[in-house]
Amino acid sequence: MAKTLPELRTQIDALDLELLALLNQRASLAHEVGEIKRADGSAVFRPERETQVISSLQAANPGPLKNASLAVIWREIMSACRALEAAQRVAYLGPAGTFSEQAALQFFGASIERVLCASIDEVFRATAAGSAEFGVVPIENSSEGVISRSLDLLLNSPLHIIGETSFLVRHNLLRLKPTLADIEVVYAHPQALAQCQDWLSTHLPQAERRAAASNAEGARLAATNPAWAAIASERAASEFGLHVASHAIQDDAFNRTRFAVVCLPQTLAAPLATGNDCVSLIVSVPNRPGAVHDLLVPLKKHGVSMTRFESRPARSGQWEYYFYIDLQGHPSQPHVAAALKELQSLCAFCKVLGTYPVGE
Ligand SMILES: O=C(O)C(=O)C[C@]1(C(=O)O)C=C[C@@H](O)C=C1
Repeated sequence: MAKTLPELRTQIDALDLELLALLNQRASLAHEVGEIKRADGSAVFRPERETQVISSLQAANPGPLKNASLAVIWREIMSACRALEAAQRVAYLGPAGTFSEQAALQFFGASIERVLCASIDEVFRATAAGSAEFGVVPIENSSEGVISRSLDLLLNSPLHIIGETSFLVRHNLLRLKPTLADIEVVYAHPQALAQCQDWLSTHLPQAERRAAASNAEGARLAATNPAWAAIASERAASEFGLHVASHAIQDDAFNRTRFAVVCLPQTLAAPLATGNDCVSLIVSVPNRPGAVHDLLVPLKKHGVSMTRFESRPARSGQWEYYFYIDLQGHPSQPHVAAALKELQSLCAFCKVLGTYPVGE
């Protein structure tokens, strides 16, 4: 005979108590790991270990829990365990409710100390100065291209990339009223205004578009005037007490933004290989015919895939460029090491930005 609701809930309560005991046992072990790390001065956060923990559990998962749910649950379990070892301060573009915050929480879990910054420049500064151990910055958007400020700052920064994370970005029109009537101004970060320009032209052709330092800052402003609206996340709507007057207004339904996680090399050295890794580089080549083509030869020769190739002006006034390249693999693999060595010998400039596990 099928169990009754009270019977099922009694069983769930009993299992929750077992889970609680097990989670606390796990937390105690992590605490002991933390003591060892404190004694030998090594880093608390080990992204490759966390990736390995989640992949092993996913491989062993009999269901019905989905692998994606399992990843979310263990991200939070490890975040809480990590916080018992030592608080991890993470800097990102604030205020609360930004997509950068969503990225930081998706990557590190919620048990972090949040260091909210007023600009991407400040995220780099806070992380380089040690006010935060890690920084999270947007790198590229699938509909608008690269976030040039982040790429330019990576060029001269002492920080390196130790991880990445991405998600589908859904923009919403937020305001104090639930309708689209009588909107005079729409605030948003310039990237968000660009990602919603068709929708704005169709639905709010009269409204003035004003740039805000972040979407959440735009939402904060929209909460001060009923004739103002903002483009931001649903998180920002609840943060600032706004209605979602229109959902998912981005022009591209698959609008995805990718974020890099950066830190000083002394905070965390390059993560060890996980089997699904990436190397990010900035290179420039001598200004002569075929130089860019020559760059690709060592990659082809050693069978290394390039997953990204972007250019940024070198600002020398000479039509010279920096190329931002992502390679598949880890420098501990001989074919990747050989390709990197040959590539470096061809470049006028080469900076390895980081080696890290490929993110979500
Ligand atoms: O294995 C470790 O090094 C731990 O500190 C434990 C643990 C975990 O909770 O599993 C926590 C933090 C690290 O980032 C990796 C894993």
